Amino acid sequence: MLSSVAEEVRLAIHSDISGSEVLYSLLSAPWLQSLLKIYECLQKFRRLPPSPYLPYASGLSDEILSNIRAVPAPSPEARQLYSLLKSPHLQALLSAHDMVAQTDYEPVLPPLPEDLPEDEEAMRIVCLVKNKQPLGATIKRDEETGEIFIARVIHGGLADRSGLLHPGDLLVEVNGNPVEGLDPEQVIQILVQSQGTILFKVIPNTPQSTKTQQPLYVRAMADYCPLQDPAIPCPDAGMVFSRGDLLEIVDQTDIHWWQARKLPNASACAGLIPSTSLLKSKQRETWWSQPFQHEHPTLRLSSLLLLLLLFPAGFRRSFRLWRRMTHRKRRQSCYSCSPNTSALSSPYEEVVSYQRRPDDPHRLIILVGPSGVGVNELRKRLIKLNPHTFQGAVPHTTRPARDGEGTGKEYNFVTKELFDYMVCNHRFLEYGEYKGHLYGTSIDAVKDVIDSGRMCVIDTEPHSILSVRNKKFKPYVIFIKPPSSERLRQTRRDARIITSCVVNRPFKDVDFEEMEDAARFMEGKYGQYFDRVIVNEELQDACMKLFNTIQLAQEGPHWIPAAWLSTED
Ligand SMILES: Nc1ncnc2c1ncn2[C@@H]1O[C@H](COP(=O)(O)OP(=O)(O)OP(=O)(O)O)[C@@H](O)[C@H]1O
Repeated sequence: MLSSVAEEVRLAIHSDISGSEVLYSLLSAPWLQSLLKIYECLQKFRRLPPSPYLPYASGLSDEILSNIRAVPAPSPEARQLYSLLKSPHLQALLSAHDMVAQTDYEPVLPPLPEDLPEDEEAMRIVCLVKNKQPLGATIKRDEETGEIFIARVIHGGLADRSGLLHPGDLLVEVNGNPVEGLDPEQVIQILVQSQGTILFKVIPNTPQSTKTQQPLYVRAMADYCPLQDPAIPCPDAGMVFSRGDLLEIVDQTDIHWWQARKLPNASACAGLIPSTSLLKSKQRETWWSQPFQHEHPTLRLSSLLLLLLLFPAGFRRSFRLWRRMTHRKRRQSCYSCSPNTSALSSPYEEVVSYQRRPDDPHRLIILVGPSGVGVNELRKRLIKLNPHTFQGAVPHTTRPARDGEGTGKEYNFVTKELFDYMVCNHRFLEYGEYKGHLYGTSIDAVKDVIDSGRMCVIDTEPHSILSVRNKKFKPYVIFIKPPSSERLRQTRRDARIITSCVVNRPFKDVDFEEMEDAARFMEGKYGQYFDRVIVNEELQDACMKLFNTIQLAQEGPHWIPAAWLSTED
């Protein structure tokens, strides 16, 4: 049929007719219609492989034939059926059908000899075609017997897909080389050097009850690089991950080395990652042996101190009013009420998929980013775009109200005593002092906005995220990132920055450098909490991206910590 298509197209090319006519006649041709019908049937059977209705069709046919023979004067239909069923072609077809239905096509093996010794072990010969891909299995030596076993089979790898090698199988030969007495490294050498087909002789492990493990979904809260880990059993089988990556843990059989895949590419071959307890102990070792490096993989403590002390514009100056203070002064008076972020807390956080229902409260939207990157500008624009939907949390202050200001609008004006009381009762997300007055964003102010049915959009220092990272607020954190150095300088050519000394001056090179350093530091230290990163290059674009991201945060499915959906408090 396909050759006749080619023929028709060839004829059409040489004749003087328009392309649409050719296409029309081609599409309405009866043979094409039949071809499509066949295709659809095949597709249907691909989805639902047919199963035999009856495994003995020949027997049924014989029964019908003898019944018809027994009838003294059969009807014309019965006579026609008789001749159909009697035809050799149909009988051969029914017999073939029965053989397939009874799966009676395997060679019948002779029975095992009765005098087989009891300790005889079955040997399995496994042939794998390597094709430059890793084998997807690791081996280990039994220290007592010196025997070499398959230690683990990597999910989705070559050995796993073959279904022929299993953990615990005893290796006898590889490509005709007996492995008895060899070191695992020597066996690996044989495997590495073998290309194409590899022949294994193994004594299969006694089948154990294979309990299918439910996959566990986690967010990595730390970075891991197998090539820098001398303890990993097979560096090539290791999986590199960074804080914030979503992982599907598919195998936890080994207490030290788990198998995981990185989402969203869950069809890929799994890789080895350290278990929670192993990674924790690795972190503890690093913590003690390299005290100045644990905070951030690329920033040493000395450079971090430099960053904090020398770069006043590096961290957020929010809450907008006390941004004019020097950074050093602010650091003495700015407090976050977040729980302690221990670098040794769990390296994996279990997550579950969550889809907000229309009557659930909105998720809290948190914007973070280095000072001057445009967090406040974007937040203001967003609220202006739709003030009925988006709202900030009204801050508290001990400053007296000015003419025209009313409590609950620009600020919640409170006494120093009340402010201190709220501080003692951990009611603030963050707070600070500016020109002798205290300012703070309270957790209740955030809750008020959410309870009113609007979307609360706040900006904070990244360490404050932890104080609202709970099931009540289910925060969605957006990191506003500066673009490349070149684009940063181009886009901010006419922009003004507010510093401690000067209100509204043009950006300088040092402002950009501080912003970039602070952005790197924030991503390195808090990246695991960021749900989305938006690069603020063109303001209008960034604003639209922010708008769309927030819509998606409220409506789309997302991975959130499992604890946020648990019924326990
Ligand atoms: N994409 C952009 N292109 C040009 N100018 C921008 C862009 N984003 C922000 N700006 C300008 O940069 C300046 C600083 O922005 P903004 O006040 O929002 O910084 P911020 O991140 O809130 O920092 P801080 O907390 O220190 O105030 C503002 O004048 C703002 O209009």
